[in-house]
Amino acid sequence: MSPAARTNLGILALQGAFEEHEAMFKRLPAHLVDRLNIIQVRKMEELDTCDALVIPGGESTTMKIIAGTDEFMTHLRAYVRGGAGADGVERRPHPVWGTCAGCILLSEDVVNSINQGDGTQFQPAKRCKYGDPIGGLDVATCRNFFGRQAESFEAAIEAAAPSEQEAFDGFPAVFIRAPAILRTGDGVRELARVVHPTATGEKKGVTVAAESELSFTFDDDAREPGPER
Ligand SMILES: NC(=O)CC[C@H](N)C(=O)O
Repeated sequence: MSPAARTNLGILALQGAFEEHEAMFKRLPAHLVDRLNIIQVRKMEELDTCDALVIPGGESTTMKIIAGTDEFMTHLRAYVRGGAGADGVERRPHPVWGTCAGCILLSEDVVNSINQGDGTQFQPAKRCKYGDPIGGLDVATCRNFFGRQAESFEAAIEAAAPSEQEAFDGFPAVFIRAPAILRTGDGVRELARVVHPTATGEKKGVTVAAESELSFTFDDDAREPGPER
């Protein structure tokens, strides 16, 4: 296939699991890998060349700080929401997929941990002091919802609708300081949920999709290569 016929798939490479995401994309069947030109994105000019972008897991605050040191954050917003690129050309919103920290960055509304403390006292939701996320996906998320690093867990997720069963039912998802989706807006479809293994059994949204955005709160790249599913 000629390079021009390929999709330029950007992976935001400021911090986090960008190498792991690239490795997972390269494990796709050959006829799909052949259609991709994977680009690690660190600069605005690289972003302009991408047909779609993946924002990996990692640390959303760190990514915001790095992107905020110059105009890159502004361009990321324009890329996701629609607007002018580094070359000044106006473009429509691009398809984006956020994983974990990427999901946080794509959320319109983000709060820091709301379940701090021993659970006996109400803690007002705190916001990150390092600025707003990229946004674009009409959901509210809570960072570190399931606890600290040591409280990371793996659980089989459940499809939120019969149409999603094949893709998501029973998928063994890894949650590492993962966020939860607290609210979804109009136009955002919930695809899958998880029951936290040690909590009250309450189900939390973990995968959502909107017109051009897809978001997972778990780390889809964190599993050892295993059998294809
Ligand atoms: N695995 C992850 O991406 C963790 C996300 C991290 N808790 C954050 O706030 O960005």
